[in-house]
Parts: sequence; structure tokens; C-alpha cells
Amino acid sequence: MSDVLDKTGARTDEAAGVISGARERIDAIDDRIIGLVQERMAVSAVIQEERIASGGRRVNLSREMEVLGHYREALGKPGTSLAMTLLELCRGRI
Ligand SMILES: O=C(O)C(=O)C[C@]1(C(=O)O)C=C[C@@H](O)C=C1
Repeated sequence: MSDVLDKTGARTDEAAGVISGARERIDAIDDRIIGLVQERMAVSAVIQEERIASGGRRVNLSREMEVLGHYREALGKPGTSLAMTLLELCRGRI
């Protein structure tokens, strides 16, 4: 079996070609997602720094509930887990 067949798990050259092409698209999408997460972290930091400088707290739980609801409506229950991970990345663990 050739190396590309082995890497993709496919059993034919045709399937291996389709899988390799789709994986390239996934890698490109993941790069964009990572860039958006980093952009989200930077914007979130601006908000948190402004609130703390004004005498407020880093965390705003009512806003976090809105964010969790937004992801849950769009993606179902796993969306809540995704939003919790994003919030942890943006404001640290609480
Ligand atoms: O919207 C805010 O007030 C933020 O501070 C941003 C953010 C977020 O990353 O979405 C981060 C921390 C807060 O607890 C709530 C939400």
C-alpha cells in the first residue's frame, strides 16, 4: 500500500485523493478558526481590562450566560462545551 493510502485509511487511490484534498481544506479551516479564537481573546481582553480599570470584576456571569446560550442555540449541547472552552481561553479558569 502506498504512503498516501496508509495515511488516509482509504482502500483505493480515488478515495485517498478525495480524503487528502478534504483534509487540506479542514487544515485551512482550522487555521481560520484558530485565528478567530485569537482575535476573540484579544477583544475579550480589551473588555476585561476596561472593566477592571473602572473598578469592576474580570468576570461578568450574566454575559457569559448569553454567550453560552448563543452557542447552544446554534450547535446544541456540544455548543455549550465549546463556549465554555472559549470563555476559559478568554478569561482564564474561574
Ligand atoms: O462581555 C464581557 O463583558 C467580557 O468580559 C467578555 C467575556 C467573553 O469572552 O465573552 C469574557 C469574560 C466575561 O466573564 C464575559 C464575557
